[in-house]
Amino acid sequence: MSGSYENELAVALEAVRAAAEVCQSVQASITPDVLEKKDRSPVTVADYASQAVVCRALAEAFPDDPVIGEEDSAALQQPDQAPFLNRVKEELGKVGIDGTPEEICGWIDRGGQSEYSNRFWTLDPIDGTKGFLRGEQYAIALALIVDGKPQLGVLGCPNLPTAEPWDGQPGCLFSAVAGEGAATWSMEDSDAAPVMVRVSETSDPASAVMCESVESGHSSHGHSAQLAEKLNISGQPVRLDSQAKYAVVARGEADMYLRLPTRKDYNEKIWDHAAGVLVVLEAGGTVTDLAGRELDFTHGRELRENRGVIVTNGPLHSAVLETLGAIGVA
Ligand SMILES: Nc1ncnc2c1ncn2[C@@H]1O[C@H](COP(=O)(O)OS(=O)(=O)O)[C@@H](OP(=O)(O)O)[C@H]1O
Ligand SMILES: [Mg+2]
Repeated sequence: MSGSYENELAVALEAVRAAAEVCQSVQASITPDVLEKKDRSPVTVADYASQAVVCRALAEAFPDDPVIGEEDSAALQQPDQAPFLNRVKEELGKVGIDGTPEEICGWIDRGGQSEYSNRFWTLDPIDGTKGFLRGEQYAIALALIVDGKPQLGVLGCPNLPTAEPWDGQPGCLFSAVAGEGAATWSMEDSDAAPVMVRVSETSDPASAVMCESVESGHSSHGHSAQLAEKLNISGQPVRLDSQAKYAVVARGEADMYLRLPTRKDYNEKIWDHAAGVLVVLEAGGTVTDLAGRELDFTHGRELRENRGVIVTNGPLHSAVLETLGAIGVA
């Protein structure tokens, strides 16, 4: 594939693939026992290792680019956390990355940028933590933002079933470069050619497929049910974790993804959206906040000038915004 950001795309895809491998290895070690005890350590090992993998690759290829990532190594550096850091080291070793504890913390902290700059990456090393723990959907999300706009986005979705033409193991990636469309890649077969993706053409709201968070604390299920009733949507919402929701809208399996605020004091984080937004936009869809404004990635770690996120195939967008207004959500 040739085009702008060709090198960035190749580096991002390879880094996300390697991070996905680490996450899959850790996820395989999560036992029901761990879940019952509500032990967060498996997810945390994977979060740190995934961030280390991606930030290390970015540091090598683009040493001047800052990274706004979700994690930092402060907790890992506590003296009593040495065994834990060692687990991160072990997981990295499984994908051929050897580092001292200092090096590993250094890679993780490459993601410690918080201020806005003209060119930076943003990374969610495991988006959909709860889905990861349940053995369901999660994503590794990486985006490059230039002059406030996502220019490149990669989503790794290790548990998302592939659509045609691959029908092997679940697991696919999505990529988008501004102005060049969006594509999906097989996770299992890194030599397989990418396939362009496109949003649906659904224009009748009544037949729309809606998707939303599994967690009712992340998006109001009550408000989406009210919207569905007003629009005569009879199908049940598809609930899945992480930016896999952006991916299913981008490939036309769902027609909308709604993120309706549950609290006044929560600002969305840029790493939860930047990559997914570009994948949907480049697949022909529309993304705004509840007021119909574009998402504003110029305020550091948070989308503090936006409220809610509304993602549609395009034709349905105005009906969704108007109806949310009519029921007092927008
Ligand atoms: N109150 C509130 N409102 C909105 N969003 C919130 C809230 N609290 C957390 N988060 C962020 O939601 C991210 C996970 O999003 P999802 O809803 O797609 O996944 S999940 O179904 O909850 O697993 C999750 O990302 P991860 O921490 O990477 O999983 C959080 O950044
Ligand atoms: Mg997240």
